[in-house]
Amino acid sequence: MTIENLSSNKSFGGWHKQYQHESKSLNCNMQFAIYLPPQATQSTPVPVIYWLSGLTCTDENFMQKAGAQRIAAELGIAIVAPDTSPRGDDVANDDSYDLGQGAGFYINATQNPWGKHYQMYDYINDELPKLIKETFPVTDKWAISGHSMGGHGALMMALRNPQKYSSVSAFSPIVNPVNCPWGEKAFTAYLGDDKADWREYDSTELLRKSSVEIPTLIDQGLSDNFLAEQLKPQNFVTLATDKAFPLTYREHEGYDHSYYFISSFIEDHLKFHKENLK
Ligand SMILES: N[C@@H](CCC(=O)N[C@@H](CS)C(=O)NCC(=O)O)C(=O)O
Repeated sequence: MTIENLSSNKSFGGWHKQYQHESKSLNCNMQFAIYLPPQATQSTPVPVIYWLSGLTCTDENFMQKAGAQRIAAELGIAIVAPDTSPRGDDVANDDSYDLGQGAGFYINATQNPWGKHYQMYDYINDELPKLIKETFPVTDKWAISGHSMGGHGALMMALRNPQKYSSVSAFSPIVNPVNCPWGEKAFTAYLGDDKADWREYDSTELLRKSSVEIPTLIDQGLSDNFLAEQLKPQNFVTLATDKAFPLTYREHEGYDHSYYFISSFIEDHLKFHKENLK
């Protein structure tokens, strides 16, 4: 598989790099970014955190706005930031910001016209980690984190694959997509009308029937415009409490949905993952 380096920037002694490659699962060219801390050499591979971004994002939002490089360099952790959907002129799209390109929801679409390219679950869970492992000095220890739609993606991926991820964290996640307008719109388009199919990608529903214990951290801003209608963290938190699931849930007065919030607490998330990646 060929991958092309698009940019390289030295940062805190390590490197931020962007790459383009041809994705088999998505049937198009994809771009991703990786931060390699200074500790990462062929003889000393480092653990890796996958970061899944939210609606409208590319690989760039997190790397440019979260301010994660300093602490990743200190902790010796690589961070991979994929794009949020397949891309390209021949890839199905929609005029709205919450469907189509920029809004892949990390699921495998079954419906036309989406199924041909929108296979983000396979891309994130399988194809991209294989490529990362073949190309960069990373270990088999993975954690996963994300924001909003990406928080949904991170929790859902970890609950479906507890053997792969040593920990999961999320900022302002959509915890129950089958019960909110963003999720209902995307899942109807990508998966069709059968709600049994939707539940396979819903973190709250997955937690309900799960007996796994995966260390989980969720941060939520209380001035987040999307909190009541779209995010509904209590649906997940109540269930986690009932099941004694290892969740730390924190609410933060005054913080909104933006990267100003994420950059305020990203250090805690990286340290939380570092502890569990040991
Ligand atoms: N564009 C939408 C919201 C989109 C949005 O807030 N996206 C979040 C993730 S859900 C984000 O990270 N945006 C990119 C950024 O802040 O850099 C709106 O105005 O209602």
